[in-house]
Amino acid sequence: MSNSLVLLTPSQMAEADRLTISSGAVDGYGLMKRAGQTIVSELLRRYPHCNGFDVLCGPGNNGGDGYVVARLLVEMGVMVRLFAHGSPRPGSDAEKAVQDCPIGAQSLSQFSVLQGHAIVDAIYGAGLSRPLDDAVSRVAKECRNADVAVISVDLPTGVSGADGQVLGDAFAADLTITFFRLKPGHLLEPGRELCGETIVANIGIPDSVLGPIAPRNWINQPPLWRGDFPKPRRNQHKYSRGHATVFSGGAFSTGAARLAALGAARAGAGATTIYSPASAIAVNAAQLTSIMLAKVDTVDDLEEVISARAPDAFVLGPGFGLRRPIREFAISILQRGGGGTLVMDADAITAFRDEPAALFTAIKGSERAVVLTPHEGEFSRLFPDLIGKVRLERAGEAARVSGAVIVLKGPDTIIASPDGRIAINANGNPWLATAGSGDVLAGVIAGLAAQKMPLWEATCAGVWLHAEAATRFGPGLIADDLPGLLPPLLAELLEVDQLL
Ligand SMILES: NC(=O)C1=CN([C@@H]2O[C@H](COP(=O)(O)OP(=O)(O)OC[C@H]3O[C@@H](n4cnc5c(N)ncnc54)[C@H](OP(=O)(O)O)[C@@H]3O)[C@@H](O)[C@H]2O)[C@@H](O)CC1
Ligand SMILES: Nc1ncnc2c1ncn2[C@@H]1O[C@H](COP(=O)(O)OP(=O)(O)O)[C@@H](O)[C@H]1O
Ligand SMILES: [K+]
Repeated sequence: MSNSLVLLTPSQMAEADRLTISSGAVDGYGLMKRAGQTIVSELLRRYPHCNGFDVLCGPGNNGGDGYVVARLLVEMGVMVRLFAHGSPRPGSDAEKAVQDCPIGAQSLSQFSVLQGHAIVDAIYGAGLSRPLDDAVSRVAKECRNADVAVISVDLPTGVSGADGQVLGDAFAADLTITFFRLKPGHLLEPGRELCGETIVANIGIPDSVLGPIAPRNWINQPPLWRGDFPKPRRNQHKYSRGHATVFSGGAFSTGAARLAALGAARAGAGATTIYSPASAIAVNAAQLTSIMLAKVDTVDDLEEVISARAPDAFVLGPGFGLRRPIREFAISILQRGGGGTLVMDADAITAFRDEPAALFTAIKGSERAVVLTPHEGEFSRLFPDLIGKVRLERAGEAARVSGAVIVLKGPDTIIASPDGRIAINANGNPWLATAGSGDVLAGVIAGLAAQKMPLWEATCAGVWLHAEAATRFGPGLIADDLPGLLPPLLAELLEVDQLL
C-alpha cells in the first residue's frame, strides 16, 4: 500500500515528530527551521510582487514556524510586520525562534489588513484545541473579507486537522503548506475548501516513522488499490470474469437499475443481469441489449434465479421503491450461502430504518460481504445514534457497527472498512451532483467486486473512477454519460498496451 497516500492525524503527526527527533536525525528546532525555509521559498516564488508579509504567530510550534519565516524574510530584506497572539512556553522551540527573530512583534489586537501585504497565518495548526477566541476570530473575519492573499502554515487557523471541522471560526487560505503528510482535515469539508491549494513539504522526517505509527487513513488515489485491480486473463469466460446483478424498480422507475447495470458492465463484469418485477419486464426489455433480464417478484423467484446462475455481486436499492419486499430480498441474499457481494444503496438502506440492528446482525452472520452507499440523509436513517459525530468518525463507526464497507457519499466521500481502514476521496466534483450518479456508482462497485477485487479496494476504486470520469467530462454531465466514460480510465489503469 502506497506510503505516500498516508494521512496522519495531528496526534500521529506529533508522534512522527517525536520519533524523528528521538532518532537523532534532526532536533525539534531543526524541523521548525526547515518548515520555515520551505514556506519562505514558496512565498518568494509565488508572491514576488507583494509589498511585504504580515506574519501572525500563535503561542505554540505553529507560531514558531511563523517566527522562523519572519526572520528569514527580514534577513532577505523583505518588509515584514509581525503580530503575536500569546507567548511561547519558556524553553520551547517556539521560544528559540522568537529569540532568534530580529524584529519584535505587535499584539494581534493591533492588526488590520494592509493593502499589498500577504498574510502568513501561523496562529494555530495541529495543536488547535478549542474554538478561536474573539481576537483571533476578528482577524480571521477581516482577512476573509479583504482582498488579501493568505498563506496558512500547516492548516488554516481554526480548522481541525483531525476532521476538517471549523472550531468557532477559521481563516480561509489561498495556499496551505503542510509537512510530511496530509491530514484528514485537508481533505474533509469544510477544511478542504478553507485550505485553498494545499502542498506537502518534505522537512526531513523519514518515511520509516510510519512503521510504528501504523496509520489507518489514506487519500483515495490509484496506488492505494491499483495492485488489486482486476485484469482479465486469457482463459476467462464471461461468467468467470464476474456476474453482476441489479434489482429493478417497477415499471415507472427502471432507469436507476439500468444505470447501475451499465456501471457494473463497463467496470468489467463479464455478465450483468437485471432482476425485474414482471410489471417492468417489458419496459426493461425494450431498453436492454447486452444486459440480461430475469423476472424476480418474490423471494422464491430470487432463490430460483440464484440457483440457476449464482451471481458474484448484487445491487439492491436504486429506484426499487419501499413497498415491494426489499428487506426480504436483502435478508434472503445474506442468509443464503455462497460468497459474493451485496451493494445496498438508496431504498435498500432506507428500508431498514426501523430495524437497523436486524440488518447488521444479518450482515455479520453472512458469508457474503456488504457495501452500504448512503448519502448523508440515508446515513442518518440507518445510523441515528451517530448523528452529531463528525463525518470521519461516523463512517468509521458505522463500518464497525454494521460489519459493512461504508461509502459515506458527498463532496469528500469517505470509504470505511469494518477492519478500521479509511480512505478519503479527493477527486470529487460538483458535476456528480446529478440525479442517478449514485446509481452508477453502486453498479461500478458491484462490477469490480464481481471480479473478486478485495472489497474495500474495489469500493475505493469505484469511488475514484466515478469521480474521475465526471471530472474529465465536466459541465453538462448526466448520469447516463458516466458508464461510457469509464473505458479510457480503465485503459490507463490497466496499461492495456502492456496487457495485450
Ligand atoms: N509535527 C511536526 O513534525 C512539526 C510541526 N511543526 C509545527 O508545529 C505545529 C504544532 O505545534 P503545537 O503542537 O505546538 O500546536 P499549535 O498549533 O502551535 O497550537 C498549540 C498552542 O496553541 C494553544 N491553543 C490551541 N488552540 C487554541 C485556541 N483555540 N485558543 C487559544 N489557544 C489555543 C495551545 O494551548 P493549550 O491547548 O496547550 O492550552 C498551545 O499553546 C504544527 O502545526 C506545525 O506548524 C513544524 O515546526 C515542523 C515540524
Ligand atoms: N458537490 C459534490 N461534489 C462531489 N461529489 C458529489 C457532490 N454532490 C454529489 N456528489 C456525488 O454524487 C453521487 C450522488 O449520489 P446520490 O446522492 O445517491 O444520487 P442519486 O440517488 O441521484 O444517484 C455520490 O457519489 C456523491 O458523492
Ligand atoms: K495556521
